[in-house]
Amino acid sequence: MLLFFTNGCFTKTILVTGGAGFIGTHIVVQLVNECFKVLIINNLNNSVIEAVDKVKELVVLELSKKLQFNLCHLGLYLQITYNECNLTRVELDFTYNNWLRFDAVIHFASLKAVGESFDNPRQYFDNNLIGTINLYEIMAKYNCKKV
Ligand SMILES: O=c1ccn([C@@H]2O[C@H](COP(=O)(O)OP(=O)(O)O[C@H]3O[C@H](CO)[C@H](O)[C@H](O)[C@H]3O)[C@@H](O)[C@H]2O)c(=O)[nH]1
Repeated sequence: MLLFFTNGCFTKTILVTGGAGFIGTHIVVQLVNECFKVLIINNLNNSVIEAVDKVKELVVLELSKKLQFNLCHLGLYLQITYNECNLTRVELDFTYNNWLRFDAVIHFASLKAVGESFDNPRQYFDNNLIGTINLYEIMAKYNCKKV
């Protein structure tokens, strides 16, 4: 751990998918307060951007600058919206902003309502299975092996 510690802070970046959700926000508070940079990607399905604003209020003010939110659909139609850019899954390239490089991933972005999954299995397949495969492909592209 000491290897990553400079100027009193960890220099590692953690990508938290679904970081605006109930579990994700709690984890993000902990990570930011422990000095990690945190990149959230979330499609705001059943969650709101205000949850991320609340996280920023809850963490140490100086450290809140280490948190970044990106609207992103990981599923079949992977799409990331950032500074008014819309990039399709094929074009997705985290390198357009070096800040978006990440060292490890915590993956919470999934649909999990049992009844809904029976009613619309294709949606669950697209979001949860394809979304996870897409995530692994992004990780492979950036040589990130920790999930
Ligand atoms: O393809 C997807 C699917 C989901 N998500 C996101 O992943 C997160 C998943 O979060 P959690 O598993 O922690 O669950 P939720 O926050 O969605 O919901 C939970 O917390 C809520 C309270 O905030 C309710 O109690 C709800 O019943 C309970 O499941 C959500 O932000 C959702 O928007 C994505 O980004 N991409």
